[in-house]
Amino acid sequence: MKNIGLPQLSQNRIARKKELWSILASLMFLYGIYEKFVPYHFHKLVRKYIQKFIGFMSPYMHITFPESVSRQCLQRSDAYSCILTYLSANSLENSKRLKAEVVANSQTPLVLTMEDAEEIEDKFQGVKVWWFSHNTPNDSNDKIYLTLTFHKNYRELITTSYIKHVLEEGKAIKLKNRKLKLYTNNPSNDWWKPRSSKWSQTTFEHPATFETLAMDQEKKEEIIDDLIKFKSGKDYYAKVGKAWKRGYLLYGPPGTGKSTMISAIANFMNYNVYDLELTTIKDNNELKRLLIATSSQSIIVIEDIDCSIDLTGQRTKDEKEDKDGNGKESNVTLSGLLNFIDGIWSACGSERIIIFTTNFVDKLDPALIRRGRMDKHIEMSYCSYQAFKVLAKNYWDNDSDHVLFPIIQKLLGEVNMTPSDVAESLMPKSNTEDFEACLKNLIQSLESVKKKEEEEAKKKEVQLKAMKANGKSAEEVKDNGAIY
Ligand SMILES: Nc1ncnc2c1ncn2[C@@H]1O[C@H](COP(=O)(O)OP(=O)(O)OP(=O)(O)O)[C@@H](O)[C@H]1O
Ligand SMILES: [Mg+2]
Repeated sequence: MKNIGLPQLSQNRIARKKELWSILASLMFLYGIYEKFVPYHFHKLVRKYIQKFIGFMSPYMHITFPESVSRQCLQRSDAYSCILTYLSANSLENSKRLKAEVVANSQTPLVLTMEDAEEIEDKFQGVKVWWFSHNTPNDSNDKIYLTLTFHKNYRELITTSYIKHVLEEGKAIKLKNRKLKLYTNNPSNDWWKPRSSKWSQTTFEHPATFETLAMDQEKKEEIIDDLIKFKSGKDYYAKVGKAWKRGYLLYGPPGTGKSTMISAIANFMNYNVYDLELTTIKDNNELKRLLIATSSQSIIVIEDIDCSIDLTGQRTKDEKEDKDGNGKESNVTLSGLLNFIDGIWSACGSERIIIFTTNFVDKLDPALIRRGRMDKHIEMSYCSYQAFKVLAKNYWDNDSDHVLFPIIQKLLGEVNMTPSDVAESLMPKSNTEDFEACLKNLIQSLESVKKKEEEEAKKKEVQLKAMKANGKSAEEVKDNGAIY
């Protein structure tokens, strides 16, 4: 049997190809005429209607995210960088063309992101979406955009849930990767100098964590729970109509770990720290400006609050100038500070923790530390046996009990020693000193403190007895005893 099918088929194909080429040639000819004879301003209009037509016919929708916030502003938009971070972390496996970016203040300085004109596929609750990075050459600003494409049927899911998910996850990744910063306020005279700002910054690299913080486990867990609740409390704070911030008052003798606790909180929350030196601030207005210049997700710290401000809030400026002689003292008032905490000025930025530290909690004005302003009062006290065990783990990696531990436990119950002093004894002073030698050092210093305290108590008793014998009243004896 003769096979005439194949040659016939290829002849048909050639004929169709010829047809196609002639259509293409005609189209190009027409396009040439269109380009030459149709005025340029009509081109834009035609393009717009073609796009409209395609949009009408296509089952897909597009949402565009520009890279920069506005035409004038070169700063990258938050949404754009959150999306890019999200895509870099989640959907780059299938991408063949990547762009390397050096990101300042990130723990991973070299970040791989999607290259221009690259498409990335992502999936959300089983729905496929596509991200496309491109710039628009027709735009005079040559702006870069990210376009999200998805099927019209999933409009609700994508515009409400997916975009929120991408932005939140991108933000969380950025936060996790960022290097923390420590800010200190500049004197206001320097604020207006060129390239100067209200806050100086440096990288915050304190290694303290809650794990290494020596304090009772129960108390530690209570603080951690409080912080976790605060961090996830955005909706709750909005619901009850409160600014999203929390105040902590850390009080206790020197060397009990107040500053260490601040570092542990910063590392735990991944928040920047603003160390506010009140004595360099001239007045409430400056305080307000400094606060406005702080960013969200940060801790604002005022150390030794009792030494930083006139807490009576009663003295007038003149009285103060007379007393200080030069009138250069800070005029930040108690009410200024109260406004600062209450959030009148801080309403523009949320998610902040305010921490005050003091050695003398009794000296503070009750208005300053009432609940609602300083929501949580945390006492940092002398070293307990539990706290000692944390320090033993920090300094010697020691998890197990030691024969000398019961002696130390007993002495710590009798003597007040700060974690800072205990830590000093536990630190080896030479290469030959081992754990046991350090424990013996600690016992020795605990015993010598105990001896000193006993001697002082005895001395006091003798003096009181002598006063009583000299006919002093019980009140006078008590008063004199208190001097000691
Ligand atoms: N609770 C603690 N846990 C771990 N280390 C501590 C603790 N308390 C003190 N230290 C150690 O002692 C040093 C001094 O502690 P820190 O500066 O935190 O004390 P402070 O309470 O802020 O003192 P001050 O009231 O004088 O400012 C720290 O560098 C740390 O090594
Ligand atoms: Mg301190």
